[in-house]
Amino acid sequence: MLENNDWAFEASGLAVKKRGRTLLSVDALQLPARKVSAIIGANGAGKTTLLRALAGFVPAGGAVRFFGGQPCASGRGFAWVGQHEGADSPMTVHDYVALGRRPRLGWFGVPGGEDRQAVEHALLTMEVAHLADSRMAALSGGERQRTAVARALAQGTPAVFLDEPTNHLDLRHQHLLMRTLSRLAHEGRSIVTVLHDLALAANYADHLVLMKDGEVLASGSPETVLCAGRLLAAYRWPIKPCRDAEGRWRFDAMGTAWQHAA
Ligand SMILES: Nc1ncnc2c1ncn2[C@@H]1O[C@H](COP(=O)(O)OP(=O)(O)OP(=O)(O)O)[C@@H](O)[C@H]1O
Repeated sequence: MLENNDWAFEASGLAVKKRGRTLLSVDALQLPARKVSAIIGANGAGKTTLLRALAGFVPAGGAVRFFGGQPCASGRGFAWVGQHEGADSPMTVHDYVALGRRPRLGWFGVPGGEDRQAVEHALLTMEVAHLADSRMAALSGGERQRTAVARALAQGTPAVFLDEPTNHLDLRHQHLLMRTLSRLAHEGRSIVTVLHDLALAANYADHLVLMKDGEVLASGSPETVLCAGRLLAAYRWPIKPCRDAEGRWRFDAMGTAWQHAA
């Protein structure tokens, strides 16, 4: 069992309502520190709403404790990678990633050697260093997505939130990103990411949160969360989870599709 101070986020009575409709209702949720947590579930299940509520980006009832205290709204406590980041930015890739250092420097601070090193390291890690002088608007979707993650890496915060970060990424970059997130967790960062790909979530995340209709259907290790019954309830589609000889998770969702096609 984890000790209390090993929770990065502890939410209680978390509720988000819009125009009388409840979008999120979470009695209690704990996400481990220094681990990768993945929020999974069907379209409209409330994954992004949960992520935004944890980060304090939407008005929500209830409370969220960040390492036992309050979430740090200044941007120094966590980095955020949303969907479609930087699409309208006139900046170059380098300057966009360097923006990640601003919360540490303040508006009038001058970047030092450590800041330049953090930016270079983030550009190399996300394989966008060769694009450093390109304009954000001129990048492909995947390149822009990797640059947005690089900015979050440069921030060097204790926690990182990511909303569907593997969108637009080819297979190689999906796996490179997930390996980077695992490494960050080993180095002491707490990662919370929304993911659609069950295999990426199950094989790389330490903790899963399965959402359905704005509620948490299950939360815990992949072994405790992933079973055919719960996946059927969450996705309204038969999905068979299994482990291969190396212990890797695989998901078979083709059974019914083939029957329909026949
Ligand atoms: N600003 C808003 N006003 C009203 N309803 C909203 C708003 N934002 C989200 N919703 C609704 O809340 C529900 C949950 O949305 P959310 O974006 O959290 O789902 P999701 O699980 O991230 O979905 P997806 O996988 O499609 O990205 C959806 O039914 C959505 O239509």
